[in-house]
This record gives sequence, structure tokens and C-alpha cells, in this order.
Amino acid sequence: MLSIRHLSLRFRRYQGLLRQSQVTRLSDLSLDVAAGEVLAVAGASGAGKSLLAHAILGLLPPNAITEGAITFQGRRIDQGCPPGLRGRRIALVPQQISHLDPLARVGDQLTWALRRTKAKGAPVEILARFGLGPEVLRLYPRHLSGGMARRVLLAMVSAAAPDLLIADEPTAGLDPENRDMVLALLRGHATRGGAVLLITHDLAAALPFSDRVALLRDGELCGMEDARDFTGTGTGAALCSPFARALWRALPGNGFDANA
Ligand SMILES: Nc1ncnc2c1ncn2[C@@H]1O[C@H](COP(=O)(O)OP(=O)(O)OP(=O)(O)O)[C@@H](O)[C@H]1O
Ligand code: NI
Repeated sequence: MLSIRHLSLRFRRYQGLLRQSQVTRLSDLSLDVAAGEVLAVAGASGAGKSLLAHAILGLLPPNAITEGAITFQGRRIDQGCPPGLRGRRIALVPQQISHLDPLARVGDQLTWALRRTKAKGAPVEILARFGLGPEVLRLYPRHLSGGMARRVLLAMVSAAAPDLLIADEPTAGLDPENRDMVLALLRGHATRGGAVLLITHDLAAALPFSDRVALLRDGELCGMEDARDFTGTGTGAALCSPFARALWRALPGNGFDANA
């Protein structure tokens, strides 16, 4: 469904009036996301995960220079994501829940999201799918717990039934129960035939809900693994990349030893 080939991303930096330099944030990145699968993109803070999402959606600032190809359902989208695709066929669940309008009730925001994307369904049904009762329609974002706000965001974004859902740290700040609920909802999107790019720095939590894992470090793809290969408390011998093995051994419960 989504195919990225040799994607590089640099930012132009201006130093004074005449001097200009460039800083590379993504280098030569290639990956695919197929219909029906959850691809987790894991990496430390600053690895370039959000930039990858923004590159796919064409949301980079003007000083960004990209190279390479991004193809969605057979169409090149790296020269700008056509408006008909963004928000409808490809949707982003943003990293910040502050994307909810603080001055509008949940019900109104859902209605607007449905209208904007010409999606079908009633707000109350959509909320129910995310484990939220009808009373939530009348609430303002400040009345929502972190877990509820995440689910409302997810409900708004997935109301349009996009083919590709890009979720940027959708579980940040959630307790394990809410975290797993959000991850299961994303998994459900893939099981219904959609594709999910799940950006996370919590690999351990994402693994049970993911099919494959792309490991990003300093803007480089340094491992593409089958999620099932992260198993047991052993050495992670089934994993292909040394970085993945080191990461696996460093997870709590596996010995805490990233250097072994
Ligand atoms: N507009 C920009 N201009 C220059 N550098 C940027 C810009 N946006 C992001 N960066 C830098 O690019 C790097 C990657 O940023 P990105 O937001 O993709 O990280 P991330 O992997 O999503 O991290 P986190 O887990 O903290 O969200 C960071 O060092 C960041 O400071
Ligand atoms: Ni990020």
C-alpha cells in the first residue's frame, strides 16, 4: 500500500545572511507497509520517527529538502500529498492530544471530522467502537482523561476509514490498560484490511500488536524485523540485525544488558 524508496531528508539552515548549511535527518530509508499489517517504527527520541510521518503526509516545513520516492497505492506522493488523499485515504493520529480543539465539545468535533472527510456513521456509534459512551459527546477535551482523549483522537481520525493510519506515539502517557486498548484498536484497523504505521519508542508494548518492526536510529533504518522474532528471554538469535538483538537484550526482563 505504501512504499518508500531511498528517502533522505535534510534541513537547510541559515547562518547569517549568506552562509547556509544542511543537516541530514533521514538517510536512504526504504520500507513498505502492506494492507492488513501493523508496521511498528521504533527508535529513540530524535531518531526521525515523526519526520518520517510528516514526510509521508507532505507536512514538512519549507526548509526541508527530500530525495527518494514515496508511493501510495501506486501513486507518487513525494511531491506533495494530494488533498484528496490526506485525511481520507491516509490519516495521521498526531503525537500531541492538543490537536483536539479545547473550546469545542467532543460531539461537535466528531461531527466536523465526519463532514470534512465525507465519512459515514454517527458520532455515537464511532465513539462506541472505541469504548466510549454517549455521555462523552457532551464533554470538552479538558474533561477527558489522557486515555479517553487518545481514543477520541483515534475515533476522529479513523471515522474517515482511511486505508493507511499513521499513529505517532498514540500510547504516550497512557497506563497499560489504556495503552493496550489503543494498540488493539489500531490492530483492528489492520485486521479489517487497512494498514497501520505505528510510531513508538515503547517497543515492548507494541510488539504483541505488530507484524513487523522497523528500527530507526539517527535517521537511518538499522533493522527490519518480524515482530514474532522478539521472543523469549534469550539472545534474540532469530533477529536479523545486531541493533535489534542489542535492543532486545536491553529490554526489562531480558537482562538489561545492551552491550553484551
Ligand atoms: N523543522 C526542523 N528543522 C530542523 N530539525 C528538525 C526539524 N524538525 C525536527 N528536527 C530534528 O530532527 C530530529 C528528528 O526529529 P523527530 O521529531 O522526527 O524525532 P522523533 O524520532 O519523532 O522523536 P520523539 O520520540 O522525541 O518524538 C530531531 O533531532 C529534531 O530536532
Ligand atoms: Ni516524534
